[in-house]
Amino acid sequence: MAPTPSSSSSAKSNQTQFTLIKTPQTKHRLNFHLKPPNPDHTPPEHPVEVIGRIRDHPDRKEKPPSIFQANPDNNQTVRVRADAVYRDFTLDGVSFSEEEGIESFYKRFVEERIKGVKVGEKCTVVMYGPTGAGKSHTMFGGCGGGGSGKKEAGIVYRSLREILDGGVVAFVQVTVLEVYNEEIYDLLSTSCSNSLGIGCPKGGTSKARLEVMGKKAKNATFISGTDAGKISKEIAKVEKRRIVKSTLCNERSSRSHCIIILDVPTVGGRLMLVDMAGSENIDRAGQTGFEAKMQTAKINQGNIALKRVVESIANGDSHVPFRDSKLTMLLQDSFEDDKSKILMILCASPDPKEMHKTLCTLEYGAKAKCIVRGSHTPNKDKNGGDESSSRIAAMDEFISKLQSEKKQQEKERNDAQKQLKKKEEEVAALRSLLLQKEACAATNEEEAIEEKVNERTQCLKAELEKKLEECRRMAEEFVEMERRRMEERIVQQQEELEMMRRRLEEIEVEFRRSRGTTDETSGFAKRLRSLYSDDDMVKSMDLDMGKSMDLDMGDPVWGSAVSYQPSNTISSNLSNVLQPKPQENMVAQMYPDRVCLSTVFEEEEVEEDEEKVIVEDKSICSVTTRPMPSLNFGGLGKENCVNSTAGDKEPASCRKLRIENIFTLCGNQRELSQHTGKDEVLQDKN
Ligand SMILES: Nc1ncnc2c1ncn2[C@@H]1O[C@H](COP(=O)(O)OP(=O)(O)OP(=O)(O)O)[C@@H](O)[C@H]1O
Repeated sequence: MAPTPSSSSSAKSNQTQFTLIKTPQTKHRLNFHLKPPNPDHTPPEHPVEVIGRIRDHPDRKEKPPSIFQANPDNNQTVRVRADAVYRDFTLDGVSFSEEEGIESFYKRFVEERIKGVKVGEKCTVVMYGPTGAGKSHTMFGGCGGGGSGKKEAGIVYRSLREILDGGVVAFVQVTVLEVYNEEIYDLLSTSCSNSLGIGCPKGGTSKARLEVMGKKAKNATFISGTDAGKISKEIAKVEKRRIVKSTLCNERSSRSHCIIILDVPTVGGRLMLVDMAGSENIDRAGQTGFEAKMQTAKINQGNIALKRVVESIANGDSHVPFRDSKLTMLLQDSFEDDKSKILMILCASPDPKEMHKTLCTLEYGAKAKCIVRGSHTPNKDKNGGDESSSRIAAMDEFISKLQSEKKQQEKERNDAQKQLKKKEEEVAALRSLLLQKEACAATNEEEAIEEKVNERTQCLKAELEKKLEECRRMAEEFVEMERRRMEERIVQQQEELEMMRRRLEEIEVEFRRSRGTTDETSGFAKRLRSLYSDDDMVKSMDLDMGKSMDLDMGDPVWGSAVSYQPSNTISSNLSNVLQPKPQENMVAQMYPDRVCLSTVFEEEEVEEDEEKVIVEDKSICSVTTRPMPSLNFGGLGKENCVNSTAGDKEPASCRKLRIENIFTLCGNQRELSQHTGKDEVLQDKN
């Protein structure tokens, strides 16, 4: 950044005290550089005053954040900020169009100059800046200035009114030129036949091309008059004849530099208003094709040439390249005439996308602000001093300003570093706090997980207990149900036994009848009846039942050994008892005092057994015709208990034997008949 010494106050100082000096290089060159000897070290005069005009975007709904930052304490500085970095520019004034319309801007920065023209001064107002930054808007006027929304007149029309209205001069000559493609055109050349007292050059044609003679356009058309309104209308008309083109940067971009020259012949005053074409990047302007690119390059040529002129004057070069472009040729007087002042209005956009161009524009303005009058032409004779002293003084001032700014920046940098260090410490502290918090959170998480596991375990335990309780209840229900079923079964078996007993009795009766005896008190049937009376049977069954029911249902041995299955006949039970299965044998060995009842449901066997009962009943009948002192079933290995029914010595074992005998009688007649057959043989032998 190149901050420049302020010159706003000096700019307003007396401008008529400088003398015209011709340089050795060019005899026509007007010098405005030397100032009188400076014994009291008054600041050098800067003929170029630089004002920043920051445009607004009233048409945009969402405005981008501005890169500009105004300094409330100093309206001559402006800060361009990009994130953490910034650059300060010191100009002669800064105006934000958002806050200040064209009228106010004109009054603050231009009006004074125009008043000078009215009294014979020369002034050049140059609009400089990238395309779309608002140069034409400020120069010719437009809508939306200062947020008012109404159309505002630009500097051209205000200046004209200022010169003509209420002034003693009340007469101007106006020339409107266009510099396009490094050619000068006369925009007024078609307006020859109106009533405004327009002076046309001979052979004036529509938009005539003009030659430069010296530092002026030769044969340029002019309009003269005293009516500001009429002249303004004419200017507005010809302004529209400027070459414009739509580019990516500006819908109606001026492709040419426009120069409006207002001469006040009565006092010798002159006002040049220059609306430059936008300084632009060829690629960004979206120009394609050779011709378009050439055009943009030529536009830039004018801008670049003006830049070089400013730089070389500021640097005190012996040669200033005015002839590098048509524009600078026409502006040469403005720079060299010591009565001339230049007001450079830098137009810039607050859009961050335009940052680079904005910085270039402001840098250029800052450079222009460094120009000091008379710095590059020796004039010892006239001024009695070293002509470079003022330039050196200006440079010293500039250097000291730079140094103080550097110091300020260093201080700011140190402050920023301190703040950064502090922030880093804060960040480190926060980071360690975060780590602690994370560790704490991890522990809490573990605890929470443990708590959850415990909860789940408790829950599962409760569920398990509930399930166990349910199983227990079901087991009890099952046992109860089985008990009832067994009781029913016993009742059924008792009925069957009763039936069999009756059947036996009938058989016996039949048998007796067939033998011709009627003694019911003797014989096999009687003994059976006495042996197995109802009470005894019930007792026996109860006894067996009790033992059976005492079995643990959960015991795998008893659970599998004792199985009550529905049986249609008692004979099947009996046969099973007499022929125990291996499992039952095992149980019997383990629990010798327990009775195992086992039935097998076999339809065919049952039928067979029934037949056997019928067949073998007969054999039993035939056997019982003889006295039968005892029934000894060798296969069972048991004592005949028939004779001991009266005795009560061994009731439990007797009862068991009796049951077995009954089963044997009913279910295994074959074996019985075999035994009885043997007995008969023995008796016969005896
Ligand atoms: N301060 C402002 N307030 C409102 N609108 C503006 C302002 N400045 C510029 N504009 C609008 O922006 C558009 C471009 O502005 P303008 O033509 O003045 O730019 P320029 O710098 O002359 O561009 P170029 O160099 O391409 O001619 C125009 O439509 C204009 O009305």
